[in-house]
Parts: sequence; structure tokens; C-alpha cells
Amino acid sequence: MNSAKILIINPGSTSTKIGVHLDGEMKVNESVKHADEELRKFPTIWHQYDYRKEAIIGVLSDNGLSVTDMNAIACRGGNVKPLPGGTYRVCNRMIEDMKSGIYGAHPINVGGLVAYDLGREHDIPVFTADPPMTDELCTSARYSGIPQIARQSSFHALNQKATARKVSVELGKNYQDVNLIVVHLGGGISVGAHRNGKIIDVNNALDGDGAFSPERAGTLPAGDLVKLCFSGEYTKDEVLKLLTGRGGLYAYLGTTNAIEIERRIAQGDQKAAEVYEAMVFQVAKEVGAAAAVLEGKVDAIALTGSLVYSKVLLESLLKKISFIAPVHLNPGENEMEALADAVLRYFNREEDLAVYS
Ligand SMILES: Nc1ncnc2c1ncn2[C@@H]1O[C@H](COP(=O)(O)OP(=O)(O)O)[C@@H](O)[C@H]1O
Ligand SMILES: CCCC(=O)OP(=O)(O)O
Repeated sequence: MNSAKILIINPGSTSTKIGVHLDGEMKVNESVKHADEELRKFPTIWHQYDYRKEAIIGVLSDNGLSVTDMNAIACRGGNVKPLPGGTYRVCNRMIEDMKSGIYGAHPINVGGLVAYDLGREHDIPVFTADPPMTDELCTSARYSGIPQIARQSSFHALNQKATARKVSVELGKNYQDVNLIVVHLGGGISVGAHRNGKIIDVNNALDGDGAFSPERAGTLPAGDLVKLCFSGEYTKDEVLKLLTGRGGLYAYLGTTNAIEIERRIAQGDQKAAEVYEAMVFQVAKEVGAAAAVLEGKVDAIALTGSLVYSKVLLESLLKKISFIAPVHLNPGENEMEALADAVLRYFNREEDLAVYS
């Protein structure tokens, strides 16, 4: 269906990406960056509803467009029940699960609600594809170490899948026939082990484990975390914010902005250099772990996300991981195109919708 007019909404932790896919082409693709000072004002992600909505409507109107010009909306997210990958129509049940916070609290839930409300207001169907809870983990990856806690995937599934498919094409192979390590380097960081078209292991990039990231703590020493929780110095919400939103680079350097951190490093800031290098060190360890999960049979490593634009990060990371497999660089993300493609596959009757149950 070449006449599809799709509004694409992709809220990240540090940005809102807005796209408009018209007549088979991405006519608008803008990333509105949100300063740390702006986001800090909101006590919870739900308080960002108007702020994120204004960013979306603002980009549309700057481009002489309005929601009423669209015949579909596609959004990334949100934190819903663990489910198989695929394209879903956003339904009330999904929205209720996003609101519950049981599956995580990330601005994609707010974006999902904005999309859902706009869809209802203007009678436009709303879709999502490969949400963060896309679950293809192998059995061993589900074990945490205690039966009370099962590991679960909560990560950049949409970009991990889209990047993996793109790199498979670059390798001249089918995604189902290759083993890949995909590293998403954004506000959050996920490292996925892709075996024959399935992500059999990945860190919980939202509030679970893995490398620390611009705004997340990643894996913490468990005993020390427990002591901190019971120290009486922090409320539960404060601890959760240390894990997601105010952890990682932000906690050490007071900013999630890698461009600013690179500037400080260039000016001789030793602390900034040390922290930035520590993040790279942790990412490299995750890549090594994924290589072991794939038993050393790795066709390629793909680096994606906006941090791949960072020369300082790239130089150090490549030194540490290039021995494992050829590294393919995919700076930015493929999420906007992937969301548009998912809707078009459905409109063109090439793929059925998956059902959220
Ligand atoms: N050109 C760039 N060079 C270096 N770092 C960048 C660049 N653009 C964005 N970043 C950094 O990438 C991170 C955000 O990545 P992004 O993929 O936009 O994440 P999100 O979608 O989670 O907001 C931030 O630390 C940001 O400062
Ligand atoms: C829940 C995973 C989605 C995510 O972490 O996205 P950002 O890194 O873009 O904030």
C-alpha cells in the first residue's frame, strides 16, 4: 500500500524520535534531544506525557503536517508482557500493562499512551513491532542464581532485530543462518547474542544487568546493593532511579550527554576519561560473554545506537572486541524504518498481526 501515511513515535530515554513515512518514503525523521535538566523536572515518566506529546505534535506542525493527515501510527514499545517478536495492534490491555509498571517504566510507555490516545481521537489504527519484552531467551539464560528471580529480556529488541537483518544482508546471508552479536549503544545499552535468527541471550537493559550506560547502572554488586537498600538513606523510588535514569554516566559525571563528555575529555578531564573508559570496558566484557554463549561461532559483531558516533568510545571498544569477529558499524538506529516496514508488511498483507494475549 504505497498511499500509507504513517506517523512514527519513538521515545528514548534521552530523545524523542519522530518520523513520517509518506508514499513509500521516510519524509520526516527527526530526533528531539531532551536535556538532563528538562527530564529531571518530571517525578515519574508519566509526568512526561504532555512534554513528549508536544515534541511529537511540534515536529508534525514544523513540517506542515497534522495527525489527521495520517492513516496509521506506529510506536516503539512499550513495557508489556514478555511476548514473541512481531507486529501488534496496540490495544487497551497493552496500555493497562504499560501503566501498571510491572514490566518496567520507560518513556516508551508514555509514547505508547500518546499514540493510543491520538489513534482513538482521530480514529487511526496504532501499531507496535518487536517490543522491548520480545522474549527468545534460551533456557539457561533465564536462570539468575536464585529461584525467586528469573532473568527476563527488556531491551532494544526492535533495533537489535532490524540491525541484525541489515548486517545479515551485508554478509550475503539469511538472518536465520548466521550468529551475530548486536550491541545497542544509546541511553541504555543492550548486548544480544543472536543465534540463527533468535536472540538467545541479552541483558535486561532497563533495570536489570549488563554494562552501565549513559543513564543506567547495569549490573551492580548484589550484596552492596542490598546494603544500600536497607541503609535507610534511600527510598525505594530513589534506588530505582539510581538504576534507571540517574545511574551510569549521569551518576558519575552529572550528564548523559556523550558529546559533552567527549568535550571534557578533550580538555583533559581525567575523571570523565576514566568513567567513559569504564563504560567501554563493561560493554567489551558483555561482548565477550555473548561470544562464549555463541561458542565462539560469531559471523559478525554489529555496533548500533547514537553512541557509535562517538570516536573516543569506538576507538577503545574496537581495540577490545575486534579479535572476536568482523565489526559492522551502524551508527544511529534502524527503528524508524523498522516500524514503518512492519506496518507496511501488514497493510500489504505480507504478514499477519500477532495477538497480545
Ligand atoms: N553525534 C554523537 N556523538 C556522540 N554521542 C552521541 C551523538 N549523538 C548522540 N550521542 C549520545 O548517544 C546517547 C543517546 O543515544 P540515543 O540512541 O539517541 O538514545 P535514546 O534513544 O535512548 O535517547 C547519548 O549519550 C548521546 O549524548
Ligand atoms: C526497555 C528498553 C528500551 C530502552 O532502553 O530504550 P533507550 O535506551 O532508547 O532508552
